[in-house]
Amino acid sequence: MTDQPYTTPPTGSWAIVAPVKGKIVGAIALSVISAIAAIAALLAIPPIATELLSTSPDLDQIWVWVAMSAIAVVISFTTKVFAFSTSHLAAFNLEVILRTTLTEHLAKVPLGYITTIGSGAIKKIVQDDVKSLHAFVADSTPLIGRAYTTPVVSLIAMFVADWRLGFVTLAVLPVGMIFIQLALHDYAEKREEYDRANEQINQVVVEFVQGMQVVRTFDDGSSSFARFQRSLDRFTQITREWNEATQTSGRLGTLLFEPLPTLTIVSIVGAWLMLQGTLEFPRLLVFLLLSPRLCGAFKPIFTLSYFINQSNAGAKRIGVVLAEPILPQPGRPKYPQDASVQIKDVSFSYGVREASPQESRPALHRVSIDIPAESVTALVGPSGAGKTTLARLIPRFWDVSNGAIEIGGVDVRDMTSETLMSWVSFVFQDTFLLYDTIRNNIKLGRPNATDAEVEAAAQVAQAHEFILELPDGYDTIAGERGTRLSGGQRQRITIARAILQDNPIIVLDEATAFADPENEALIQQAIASLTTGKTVIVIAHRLPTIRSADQIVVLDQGNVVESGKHDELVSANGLYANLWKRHEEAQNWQLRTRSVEIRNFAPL
Ligand SMILES: Nc1ncnc2c1ncn2[C@@H]1O[C@H](COP(=O)(O)OP(=O)(O)OP(=O)(O)O)[C@@H](O)[C@H]1O
Repeated sequence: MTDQPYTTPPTGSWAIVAPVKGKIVGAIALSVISAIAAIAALLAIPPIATELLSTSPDLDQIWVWVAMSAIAVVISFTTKVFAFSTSHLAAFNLEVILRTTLTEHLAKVPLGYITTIGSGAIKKIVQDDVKSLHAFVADSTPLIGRAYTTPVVSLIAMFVADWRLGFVTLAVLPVGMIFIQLALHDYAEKREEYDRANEQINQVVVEFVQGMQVVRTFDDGSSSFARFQRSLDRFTQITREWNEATQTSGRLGTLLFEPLPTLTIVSIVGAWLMLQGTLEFPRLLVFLLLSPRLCGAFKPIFTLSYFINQSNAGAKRIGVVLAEPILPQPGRPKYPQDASVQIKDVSFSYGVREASPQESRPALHRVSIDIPAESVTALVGPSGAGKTTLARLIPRFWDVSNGAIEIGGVDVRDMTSETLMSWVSFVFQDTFLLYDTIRNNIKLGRPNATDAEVEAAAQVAQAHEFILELPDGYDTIAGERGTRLSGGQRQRITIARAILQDNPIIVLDEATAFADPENEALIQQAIASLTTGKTVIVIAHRLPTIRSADQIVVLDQGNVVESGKHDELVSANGLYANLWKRHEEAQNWQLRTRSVEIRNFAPL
């Protein structure tokens, strides 16, 4: 019963649980044995009654039946315990296999895919959906064995004992079934509506909490609270309507699956047959003992359908992630000759999946840029021009749809990820810190760096001083739940990380906004140190910082519309000149309102 990893991306609950199918089959088989043994234990009672009611009871025979019943009880109990322990073991193993497969797969898919679906969705899949499959395997598989075996074996025993009473027993259950079907007839749609309403509440709550800062600056929070209240009302209404529509038939159905109605009818008809002299008491006893079991056996089937629905939805989402193609790795990896970057006739479209009508045009169209080693290239252009997309194609967040990106004459697709990552460093706006010490966060850039090297990098990144002021210095825990660091401080830590990495090419997404002038000055100094002597590709949001860039590439709607140096572009009177004019107007306005001028700290 060793577990097998997936050979192809799984779809559906059964395919996803396939790695532990040996254990699942084992658990089902054990629970089938347990159900049969439980019925066998009860079936030993009527012969005992026969002996006891006879004129000369055979005590030895009675003890044989008692012993057989006791053995059956022990077998039933033991196999039930083993069925559950096997299914729980399968569930734990599956959880480990799924989490490992998912994280290994996520490490190989294009980074762009991860950023597109978002960390919240990934967390839900890796945590909640895997957990729902755990519950399915741990609790449902033993149920499956029992739920289907008990009715079948009980009915066989009943029909063998007396076929007339067998039909009487069966008469009640179909009526109950009809009521249950009535209650469940639009279960799928209702459930979907219910889930949607529930999801909406979650969304609004997350939005309410995450956007609290923004929301509260516009009003006292009442408008988003009203949105929360509205989704809550909708959820309550859906639940109430669903409940009202199904409660009568649902309750009647469940009532008929209670042992009492069947037991009453079986007793009345059985007593009548006995009075007619066509039924002996021990045979009636078979029905009195087994019919409650038969009724009880149907309830797990309904619980089962809930588990199956729940795990199917999770399995589907896990299957979609596992089916995402991985980033192809080169058969014969190559190594770049120098730190130049060539963007050759590159076109790129985001997949159909993410495309909305407005996004169906290519994000980049036949873009060619030659970036010599140790030069500074700035990408500018209006919002949505394709600057971030282009910068992210260099580390293969996605692969180009057409054309090629080369580093030192080698296509990035012909390099291993390790080579690529040892040539290019990225400093993005959305700085990410692990829940770990500041030291280890910086060390991510070069795991084998010494403490002295980490501190030297932090010093160059203008981060050393504030780190020393933290409660545990370099050993202070950073990250979401760790010490609160300002945006500027977090950014300087990621710059220290890149400085430690010391890669020859730096792709930099310049911050759009700074918290305060002091932080801004420190970050600019840190960036200046990071970029000295490197090939720099900067996504520029503020034009003064790139005035002295070796080349400025102006993008608009995915096309290169202009390129050159600042002065050339200003005199060309095109889009850049326009952007510059607008910047100067804003700058004049700023000069009247701010005492510190950004230009003083321009690093490039
Ligand atoms: N993950 C994504 N999925 C689908 N479309 C995307 C995705 N990211 C960006 N786009 C689209 O690609 C185009 C280029 O976007 P991109 O973010 O590269 O522009 P940008 O110039 O960096 O803009 P900004 O200055 O606002 O950051 C836009 O139309 C955008 O809507």
